Amino acid sequence: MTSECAGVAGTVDASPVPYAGHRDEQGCAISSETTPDDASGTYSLVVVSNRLPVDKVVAADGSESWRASPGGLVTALEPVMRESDGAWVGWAGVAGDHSEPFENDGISIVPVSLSAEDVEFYYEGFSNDTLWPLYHDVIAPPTYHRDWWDSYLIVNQRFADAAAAVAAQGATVWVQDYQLQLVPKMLRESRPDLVIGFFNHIPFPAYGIFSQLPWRTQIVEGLLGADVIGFQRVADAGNFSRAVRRLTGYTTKGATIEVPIEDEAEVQGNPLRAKVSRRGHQVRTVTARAFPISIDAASFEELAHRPEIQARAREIRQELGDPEIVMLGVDRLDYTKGIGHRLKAYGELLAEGKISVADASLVQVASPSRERVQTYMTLRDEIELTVGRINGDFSTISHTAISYLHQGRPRDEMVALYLAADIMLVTALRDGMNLVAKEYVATRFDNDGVLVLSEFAGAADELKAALLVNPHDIEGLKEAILRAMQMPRHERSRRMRSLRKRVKEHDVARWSKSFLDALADQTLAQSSADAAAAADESASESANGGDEQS
Ligand SMILES: O=P(O)(O)OC[C@H]1O[C@H](O[C@H]2O[C@H](CO)[C@@H](O)[C@H](O)[C@H]2O)[C@H](O)[C@@H](O)[C@@H]1O
Ligand SMILES: O=c1ccn([C@@H]2O[C@H](COP(=O)(O)OP(=O)(O)O)[C@@H](O)[C@H]2O)c(=O)[nH]1
Repeated sequence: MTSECAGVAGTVDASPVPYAGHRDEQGCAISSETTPDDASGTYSLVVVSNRLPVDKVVAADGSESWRASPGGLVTALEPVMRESDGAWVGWAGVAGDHSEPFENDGISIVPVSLSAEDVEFYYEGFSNDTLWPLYHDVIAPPTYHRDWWDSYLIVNQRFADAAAAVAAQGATVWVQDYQLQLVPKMLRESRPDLVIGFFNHIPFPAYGIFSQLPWRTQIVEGLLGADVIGFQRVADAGNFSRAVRRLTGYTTKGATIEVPIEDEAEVQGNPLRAKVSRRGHQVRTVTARAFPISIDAASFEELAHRPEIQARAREIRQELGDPEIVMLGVDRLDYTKGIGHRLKAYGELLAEGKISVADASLVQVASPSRERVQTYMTLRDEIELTVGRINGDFSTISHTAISYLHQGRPRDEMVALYLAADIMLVTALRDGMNLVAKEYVATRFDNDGVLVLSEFAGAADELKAALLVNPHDIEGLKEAILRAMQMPRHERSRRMRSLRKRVKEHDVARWSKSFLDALADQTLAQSSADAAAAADESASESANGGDEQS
């Protein structure tokens, strides 16, 4: 890859002002387009994520169109952004220059461009072949390449610059996910006036795993640039705090971390942030704790009530040959999702004659994901081989064992599938949250249906009325499937009511509010501590006769 000092500037500002912030391994400044003095954006809320809600699709004839982009991060953030008049900074999902800001469905979009090499090194490489497997408990082996890290640094700086260019003075910038862990520190260096949040959508691993990462200290320092760092599970926040203690020696107390302030400009940029620690150092406090993400439950329920979607659900069952029971899996085709374990359990139940294809048919939506990463190519081959074998061995002319769709399906169709499914199988080996589990529950206003849920998905912390399974235990998984098939109506209803209560009360609006409130509280607590200190000081000055002017 190129790591010359020129040519790595971002794409938002046409006349970039270089700022000597981060440096790459050759010691070249990775340019930043804003300085504390020229900060002049207009948005008071800026969300920064690798993915935008829409991907640009370039057809063979060169024509361009936009389509909804995959994954739960977008599902969760879209309703939040539609409710605010903030800006969403992110990548358009395809290599090339796509830097013109635009409006999409009521959301202001600020694209960040990635070259083909950025996509290969930063996105497919460091994000999805280093961090993704490492953070998902090394289910697949992570690959470590110094070129990928260099690219991660450069692209993170580009995202930080793009956010800094559109953020108003004192704005809140909310950075999302593992692809952008250096952005909080980069932003704080260029814009100390900003309030910075970070939310990690995937697990944060135990230190024994995280410590493999050659750049572990830089990652932790990058994250600590934020005022509030959010995780899906309490265990993730605990793992992060332990990593901070081991790698930096900073003091942590509960959810609070004291981060020394080294740069005086940071104090000048935002004097309210600084306080003096018990050891006499200037520090700012960072909060790191769990904020489990959710969905817009009401909108899923509203879709489920629509007559045309209910008709589609009935049609799906007919098309499947009206089996007694329809089971459903919906996942990006990712090795973290445990699709192979699910197929193995289902295949064995068929082979042992415990179920037949007329009793129970499985629909598996496996939406395409990260298709140029080798591990994903191998996974696809394995899954499709297994599906082919099970279908060959057990399907009949009237009933297909597994209806396999290697396609992303639109939201309406997802809801129809959820309504059509008697049993939802979520068997992730490791998953930040798994919004599909919550969507299934939100859709089932009839209080019917059984959720079989992996204890290794973040959703298991909240959805305790599901049938919780260890997907590595194939016998246990088979028993859970049989139990779900035989569960009496009153038990299904009792469990589903409890699940629905949780998801409806803890929806995505509550998630974003609790995170943004925590950010605001952090700033307020800091300013009131500062005001109290100022009041103490002035009281003691008055007691001592005050200064000449008072
Ligand atoms: O952007 P991609 O590389 O195509 O991947 C799609 C998204 O996958 C991941 O989603 C995570 O976020 C969900 C919402 O918090 C959560 O429920 C799920 O468990 C996570 O895997 C990834 O974290 C996103 O950055 C990707 O955009
Ligand atoms: O064909 C598909 C497959 C998935 N999804 C959506 O993609 C998201 C997946 O989020 P989840 O948290 O379950 O997993 P992720 O893919 O983010 O790891 C959910 O909102 C699904 O409804 C979709 O719209 N169409």
